[in-house]
Amino acid sequence: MNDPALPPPRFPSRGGSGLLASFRYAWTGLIHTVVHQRNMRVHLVSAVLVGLVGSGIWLGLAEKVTLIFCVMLIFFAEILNSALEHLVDLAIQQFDEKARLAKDAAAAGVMVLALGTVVIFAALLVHNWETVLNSGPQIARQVVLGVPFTACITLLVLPRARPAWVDGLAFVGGVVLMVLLAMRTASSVFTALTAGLLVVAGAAARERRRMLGQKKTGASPVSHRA
Ligand SMILES: Nc1ncnc2c1ncn2[C@@H]1O[C@H](COP(=O)(O)OP(=O)(O)OP(=O)(O)O)[C@@H](O)[C@H]1O
Repeated sequence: MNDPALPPPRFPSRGGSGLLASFRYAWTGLIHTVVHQRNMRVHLVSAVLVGLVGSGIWLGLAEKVTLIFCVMLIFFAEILNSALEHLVDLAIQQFDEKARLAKDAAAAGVMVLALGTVVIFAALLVHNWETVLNSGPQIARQVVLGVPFTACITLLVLPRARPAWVDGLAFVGGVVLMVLLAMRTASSVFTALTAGLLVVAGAAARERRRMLGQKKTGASPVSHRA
């Protein structure tokens, strides 16, 4: 929301400036990053796997908070990395050593976080190994339902042209598997995380189709959003 004491922005937003509009812009930014950044798609599928483990094994509150915080931090870093890449590309279109350093540093930030999360995740599993060994049936259930669920999410975010019904089928399949997973979850927070990721993947598939449709008709993306 703009401060009324300040002069109006030079480029007033075309989609409104209220709180709802702010959420819509943030959502658009998130989906844009998933559609255009390969690493973001890798993080999303990895987060689904973390969600499936977290909703299959009983973990303590501190462990749950740590894992969810790590996942969110990686998303945050990747989104900022993407923003920085756009800023650098806006500032300079040719090869520049400083542009390279800026982009490499931002990418390094994401890499450090991702490596740290893998270490924390492994340490949590080792620390809870007794629980893991005693959760055989629950783990088997997570694998049986979780593998096709992850396949649905991967298909939705895959940057390949495909008929709309394939996306529709993947999304509906994901919802059905999600409901089955939620019926016997060890953590409603991880289940909510996984469900949220399905919604993001579905929205990314929809946005990709919209973009491809625009490319075919030659329409400008700005005019569509206005
Ligand atoms: N203008 C530039 N000048 C010099 N090097 C650049 C420039 N743009 C990109 N690079 C180099 O190419 C790499 C990839 O940059 P690019 O903009 O393609 O990001 P990306 O492939 O989306 O990266 P990421 O994998 O971090 O998302 C950068 O990390 C940097 O080393």
